[in-house]
Amino acid sequence: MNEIAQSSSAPAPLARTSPWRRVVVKLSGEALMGQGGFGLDMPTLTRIAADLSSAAQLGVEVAVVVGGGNFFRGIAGADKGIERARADSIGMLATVMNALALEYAIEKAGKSARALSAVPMPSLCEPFSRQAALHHLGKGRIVVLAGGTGNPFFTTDTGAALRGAELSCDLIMKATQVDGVYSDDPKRNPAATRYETLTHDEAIAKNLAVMDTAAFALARENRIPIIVFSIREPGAISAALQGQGRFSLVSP
Ligand SMILES: Nc1ncnc2c1ncn2[C@@H]1O[C@H](COP(=O)(O)OP(=O)(O)OP(=O)(O)O)[C@@H](O)[C@H]1O
Ligand SMILES: O=c1ccn([C@@H]2O[C@H](COP(=O)(O)O)[C@@H](O)[C@H]2O)c(=O)[nH]1
Repeated sequence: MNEIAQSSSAPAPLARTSPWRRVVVKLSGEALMGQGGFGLDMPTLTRIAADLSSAAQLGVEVAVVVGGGNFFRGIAGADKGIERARADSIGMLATVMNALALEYAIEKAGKSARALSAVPMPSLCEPFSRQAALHHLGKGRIVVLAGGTGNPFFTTDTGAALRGAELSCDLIMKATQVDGVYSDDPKRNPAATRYETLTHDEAIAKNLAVMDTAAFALARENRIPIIVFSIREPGAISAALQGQGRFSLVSP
């Protein structure tokens, strides 16, 4: 039983219809920009917020680590001549914008949510701490985690693996633009083939770049499985939580 389930102030848990108890969803920033190519697309944000809300209704505790690629990536800033550490600071701020928007959209969908930032900015949202995140999860709130790891030279994929381990999540859900892990980037190589299942070791050894190596390694070390699926399909998160829809499973 987890720390929260033992707490006397925790609400009675919903009857769980998913095998997973607590998950971390890595939501790509690009997933929030819809067809627009930049920033936030409100219908897309609303659809994803509704899906997260339905996922939590399955009785699963849901933490979301949100990316920033719809606004800014540090590596692109560095390519334009901004010092990498500074460019990554800008990237982390991009994830905070997404987290604030997502928190708002989830609450609008009728589910309680809290944004917590690894980069403290207390006038905008709570700073991240493990205790605060577990507290909110135990109250049945969706926790939206901003700022990745809070350090430059990392990504939000690694942030998701880190929070997954720290919050004792039993699954990492990589919600992205493609429907699984492929032998090569399917956007660049149409001949790439899709894996139904693979191990963390294979993903690392074959350099399968759907997530970065640090994220795969952290998940492997902590024996946390990862499912990779397309967030473009409505209801994809709830479906994947119930073992439905199309996804690749990365497991030890
Ligand atoms: N072997 C592979 N299998 C599947 N996808 C791959 C692979 N190699 C590279 N990719 C690419 O990785 C992308 C997944 O990364 P994603 O778009 O989620 O970016 P991110 O950096 O995590 O998020 P953000 O959009 O916030 O920057 C896919 O859209 C796909 O094009
Ligand atoms: O731990 C982290 C996480 C992210 N960043 C910076 O933010 C951007 C956006 O994150 P994505 O994972 O690319 O969506 C990233 O490119 C980094 O610049 C960071 O510095 N540290």
